[in-house]
Amino acid sequence: MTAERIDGKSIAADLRDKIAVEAKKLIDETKIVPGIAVVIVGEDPASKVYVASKGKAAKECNFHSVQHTLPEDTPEADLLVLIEKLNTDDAIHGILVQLPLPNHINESKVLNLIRPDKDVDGFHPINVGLLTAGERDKALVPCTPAGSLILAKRVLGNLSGKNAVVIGRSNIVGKPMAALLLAESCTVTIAHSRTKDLPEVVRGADIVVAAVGRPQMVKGDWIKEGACVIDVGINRIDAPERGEGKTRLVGDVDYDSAVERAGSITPVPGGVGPMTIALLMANTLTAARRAAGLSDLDFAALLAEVEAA
Ligand SMILES: NC(=O)C1=CN([C@@H]2O[C@H](COP(=O)(O)OP(=O)(O)OC[C@H]3O[C@@H](n4cnc5c(N)ncnc54)[C@H](OP(=O)(O)O)[C@@H]3O)[C@@H](O)[C@H]2O)C=CC1
Ligand SMILES: Nc1nc(=O)c2c([nH]1)NC[C@@H]1CN(c3ccc(C(=O)N[C@@H](CCC(=O)O)C(=O)O)cc3)C=[N+]21
Repeated sequence: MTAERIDGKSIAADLRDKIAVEAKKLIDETKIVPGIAVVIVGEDPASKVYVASKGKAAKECNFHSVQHTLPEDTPEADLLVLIEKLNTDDAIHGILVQLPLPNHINESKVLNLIRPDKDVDGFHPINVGLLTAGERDKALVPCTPAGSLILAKRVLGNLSGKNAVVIGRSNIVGKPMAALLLAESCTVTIAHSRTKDLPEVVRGADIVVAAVGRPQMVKGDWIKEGACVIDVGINRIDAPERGEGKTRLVGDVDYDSAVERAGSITPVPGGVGPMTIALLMANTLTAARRAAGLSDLDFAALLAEVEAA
């Protein structure tokens, strides 16, 4: 079997178009312009790329967007002061602090200070709690898992009763991904670095979500025939075949072997990554609408309209 390639890049573009239209409506009707603040501490080159694409997407979506770039040696207290300021800034509905933070800054102290209703990353304990307590409708849900779920549902439809294996248990990806799949009534296994015989665990999966950070670790012969493979990994590796000193991006899945077994698979780049950015915009619009006392939009339904058109 050769897998269907799930085109996250194009689905994310459709979603951004829908968000831009909805943002325009909100602006016309309420004068509220969705506003996002992205905070980055230090000069990590990969982080700078992501932050730039977030700014670009925000513009495309008609949002107000600000970026705060702080030096690597910024004292923790200064960062906390900035967050307090953004918390009370009425023009800002979403706050994202790019991770990882430098070692001298206590990450949870920073994330826990972000007002839960502006926490568009969904990392605050209130949002984590709502998601795991089965109240995802009231939460802001982490962008990468939310985007991954949209991709899986687009190819599989109803996920009820499917065996899902999530590889990775981080707070950013693995754990919220597992919570979302559980809420869809999947039978969920969370694998990690201590898991015994990972290939055998993965062989039982109808849905595999790889969020490990190890280039091309998941091999084709681990994949059950016809499974849906969502590759969250973003790894930059050397690509001498492209010329001296060149690099390229690969996922946590060995695409070339997995594509021969899977039913559907996300590529890297062009899979989950662009969905993460689109869902960040979706969360910001949701936060702005809630601030205006409006109901949440169903972004999956908005996307289905594109598909039907
Ligand atoms: N596409 C996107 O939008 C995003 C992509 N990413 C990418 O996703 C990947 C994961 O990110 P993140 O969750 O932040 O990473 P973390 O490093 O926080 O977590 C990695 C997880 O993988 C597990 N792991 C490590 N080695 C193995 C192994 N050999 N076998 C099984 N499990 C293993 C770890 O287990 P243990 O807990 O036991 O240590 C850990 O739970 C990275 O490539 C990252 O770049 C991340 C965020 C967004
Ligand atoms: N607070 C916080 N929230 C995050 O969501 C967050 C974070 N910190 N820190 C880093 C990770 C990583 N991440 C990505 C987002 C988009 C792409 C993306 O768009 N990737 C493109 C390729 C980009 C390129 O060419 O480098 C793609 O996969 O097609 C990748 C990775 C968000 N993260």
